Amino acid sequence: MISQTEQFYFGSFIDGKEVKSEDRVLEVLNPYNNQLVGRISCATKENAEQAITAAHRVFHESMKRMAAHRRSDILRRTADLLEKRNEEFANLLVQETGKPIREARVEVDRSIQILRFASEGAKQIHGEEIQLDSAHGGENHIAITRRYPIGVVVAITPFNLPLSLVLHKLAPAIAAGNTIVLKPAEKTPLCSVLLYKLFEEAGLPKGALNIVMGPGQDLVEPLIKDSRIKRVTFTGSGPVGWKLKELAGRKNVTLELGSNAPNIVFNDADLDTAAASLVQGGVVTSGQACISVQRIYVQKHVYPALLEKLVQGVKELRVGNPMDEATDVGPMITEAAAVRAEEWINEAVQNGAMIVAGGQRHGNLLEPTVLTNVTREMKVVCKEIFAPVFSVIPFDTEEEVIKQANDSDLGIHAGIFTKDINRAFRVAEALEMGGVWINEASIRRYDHIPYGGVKQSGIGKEGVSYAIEEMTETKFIGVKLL
Ligand SMILES: NC(=O)c1ccc[n+]([C@@H]2O[C@H](COP(=O)([O-])OP(=O)(O)OC[C@H]3O[C@@H](n4cnc5c(N)ncnc54)[C@H](O)[C@@H]3O)[C@@H](O)[C@H]2O)c1
Ligand SMILES: O=C[C@H](O)CS(=O)(=O)O
Repeated sequence: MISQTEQFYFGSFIDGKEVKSEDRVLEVLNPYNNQLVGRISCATKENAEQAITAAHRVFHESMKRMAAHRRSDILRRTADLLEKRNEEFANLLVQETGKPIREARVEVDRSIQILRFASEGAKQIHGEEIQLDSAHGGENHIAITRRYPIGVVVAITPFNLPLSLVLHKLAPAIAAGNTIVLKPAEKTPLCSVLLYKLFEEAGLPKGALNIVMGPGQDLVEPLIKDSRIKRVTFTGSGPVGWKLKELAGRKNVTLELGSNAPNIVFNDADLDTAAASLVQGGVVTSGQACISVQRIYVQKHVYPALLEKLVQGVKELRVGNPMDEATDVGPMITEAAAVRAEEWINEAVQNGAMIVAGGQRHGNLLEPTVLTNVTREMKVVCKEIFAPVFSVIPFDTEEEVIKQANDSDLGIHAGIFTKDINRAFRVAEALEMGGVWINEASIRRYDHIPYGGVKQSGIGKEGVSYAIEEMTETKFIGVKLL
């Protein structure tokens, strides 16, 4: 049990050994009070290459032949260990990210579920029988497909959910029988190390999981270009993700990027349900989630009533110390991130937007903010704000709101609030999104659903079984009966 935050000083983990040097050490600060949570020693390019070498060797020596029941056991044991130490992980999540403790517990619980889904998934990797006599001349042949692990997976992850989003990559990779080099976010890298230790205790072979620490830009060349890497799976911002895809050449790439989620409230919606769901959906992780509620389109008849409920809901939120059980909204990750969001709000106001709730910043803490009178060109609408900021926009018709919601080059999740199931399905089909919720806000995600963006928001799907599929490859095996 780790109780003293000062003892967190971690290096990289390569081939089962911790590698540290004093050449470049970064501090991990608590975003709420700027206190030191821990330090990391940054990996060199050579370390990254060593990590790939280890992952490549261990894949060929053991992982690719490890039986499904063993991979499944390792994942289940890791889930059990995490469950036993859930509060310790939740506390560290609060310290690294600034998210409220209740939210941190949810992230730990989701992480346990991800491991359990992967443990089950490891036993469900299968191909199919192909009916060869569907083709002329295929009589007297039998064919099957089988799925095989791909090899070394490089995973690069963001700061906002440093446990569950890391596990969305590690757990499916291990379930499939692959080996991994993980580069966690340098602002929130500590949970990854505690997790590494759980995998080790659960029996994962040394070198099957390697961690390289430090800013991604310093390690990008060895982590992306090496021909031994079979998939790069990245979660983070759009510009970085698309640049990595260019560098990755012919390698398979999964990109889970950002968005500016639209949520649509029709006249017949249950307004209390909608308002509660939207408020919560815009402030989780201080709005620093890729599917945070950002654009709220409200049909004109209910616009005043819904706006009032939103403002009321936002004003009731408790903003402050994330370790306080009553806190709903903690700080943003850095003061610079909060200042950037504040600048976007100010720019919108200068161009005619109105602040109807919040709007003030206190260091890293940005009050949840509701804006009206916004236009489509304002950054708060057309770009990913990644902060607890809502833009509320009136609309007349279904046709008009579909156009407005699709007027973006981003699209992961959307929410629709209506009691008319026919309309709900019509709109869900018309929205250019990776996923659509009906009577839930865009923020909702369960960890086994197919999850990923369209347009500039990404490529590929996560959600445990979908990620397992992307981390295996199909081989055809045919037989001519003699
Ligand atoms: N779609 C999703 O599932 C999802 C989930 C969480 C976050 N996100 C997105 O992530 C972004 C916020 O996270 P962030 O600030 O940590 O993102 P980021 O892109 O700055 O960093 C993500 C990771 O990439 C690394 N990195 C940064 N620059 C790099 C470079 N030039 N080359 C290689 N690696 C580099 C970082 O070290 C970090 O590990 C938001 O846009 C958010 O929407 C998306
Ligand atoms: O930041 C985006 C995340 O993918 C949201 S979630 O926590 O995984 O639902």
